[in-house]
Amino acid sequence: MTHSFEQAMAAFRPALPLAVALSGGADSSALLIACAERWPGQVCAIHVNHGLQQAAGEFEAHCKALCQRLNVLLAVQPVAAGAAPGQSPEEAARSARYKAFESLSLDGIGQVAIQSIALAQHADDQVETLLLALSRGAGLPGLAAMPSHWQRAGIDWYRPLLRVPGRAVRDWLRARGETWVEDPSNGDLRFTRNRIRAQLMPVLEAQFPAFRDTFARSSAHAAQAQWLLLEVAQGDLAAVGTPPQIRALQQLSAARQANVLRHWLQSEHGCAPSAAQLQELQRQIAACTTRGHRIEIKVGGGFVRRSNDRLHWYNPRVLAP
Ligand SMILES: Nc1ncnc2c1ncn2[C@@H]1O[C@H](COP(=O)(O)OP(=O)(O)OP(=O)(O)O)[C@@H](O)[C@H]1O
Repeated sequence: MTHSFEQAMAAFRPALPLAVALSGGADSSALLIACAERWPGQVCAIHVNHGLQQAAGEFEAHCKALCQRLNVLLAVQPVAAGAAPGQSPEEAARSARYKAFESLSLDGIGQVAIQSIALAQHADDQVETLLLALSRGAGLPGLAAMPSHWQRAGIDWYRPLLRVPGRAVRDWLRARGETWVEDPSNGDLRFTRNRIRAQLMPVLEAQFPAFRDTFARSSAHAAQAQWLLLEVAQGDLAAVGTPPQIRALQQLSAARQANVLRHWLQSEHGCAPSAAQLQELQRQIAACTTRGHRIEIKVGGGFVRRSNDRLHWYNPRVLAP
C-alpha cells in the first residue's frame, strides 16, 4: 500500500537527535519541515554543495533560509568530487555526499551528537531504482532496491518516504504554501533515470495503476531473500575461514560456494565479482586437485590466487614497491 505523507511521518520513529539530508529540493524540504515540527530542538540538517550546477548557490540559499525559519541547525559542506575511472559525475557526487554525511554526523553538528540521518527518497525513486537495476540485469541486491533503514558506522540511516508517491510529497508542500528549488537537470532526457520518470512511469501507471505497491512488494521479497543469503554466507565464511580454505570451499554446493565467494570478496576486499568471474573461479577451484595446482583470476582491480591451501586476493597496486 502506498502511504500518504502524513501516514509515513506518523510511522517514522527515528533515533534522536536526527539529521535530515537537505538538498533543497521538494522531498527533503518536506521531510525537514515535518521532522522539525515533530521533534523541535532535536533535528539538524546537512546540505552538501557539490558546486556542480549553476543552481548550486540557489539550493544552498534555500536550505539556509528554510533552516533559519524552522530554527534548525544547518551544516553546509562544500564537496569537490573527482570521478574515479568508470564512475559517472553523478555517482562520484553521490559517493562524496554519503562520505560527507557520515563524517559530519560522526563529528556532530554544532554541539549535537547525531544518532540518525534521514534521506528523502520516495516511492517513485524506489521504482526508478528497481527499473534501472532490472535494465542492468541486477541480482538480488539490486532488485531489493533501496532499504528503508540500515545501520552504518554507529548511525541509523532512514528513508521514511519510500512508500509515499512523489506527487503526494509535493501536494503536501503546496497545501502549506511551501517552496523548494527545482533541479533543472531533472528534465534532462539524456539521463536514463529522467527518461524512466518522464516516459516509462506514465505508461506503467496506465497499465498497472498499483505498480508502485506491487513493485515495492517485489523489492521487499528480494530484500528478505538477500538477508537470508547474507546469513548463509556469513555462516559459510566462518566455516571456510578467512582467507578461505580451498578444501573447505570444495565441500560446499556450487550455489553456496558462489554465495560465500561473493560475500568474501565484497566484505573483505570491497570488490563485486561478475557472474562470469565467479563461474571461472569456481571452475578453477573444482579443478584444483593437486598441491601445485595454480588458481588465478582477475577480480576488481586485483587477483584471486592460490597460496598454499587458501585463496587470497591481491591488489597489485598495494603490493608494488
Ligand atoms: N546536495 C545534497 N545535500 C544534502 N542531501 C542531499 C543532497 N542531494 C541529495 N540529498 C539527499 O539524498 C536524497 C536523494 O537524493 P536525490 O538526488 O535522489 O533526490 P533529490 O531529487 O535531490 O531529492 P529532493 O527532492 O529532496 O531534493 C534527497 O532526498 C536528500 O535527502
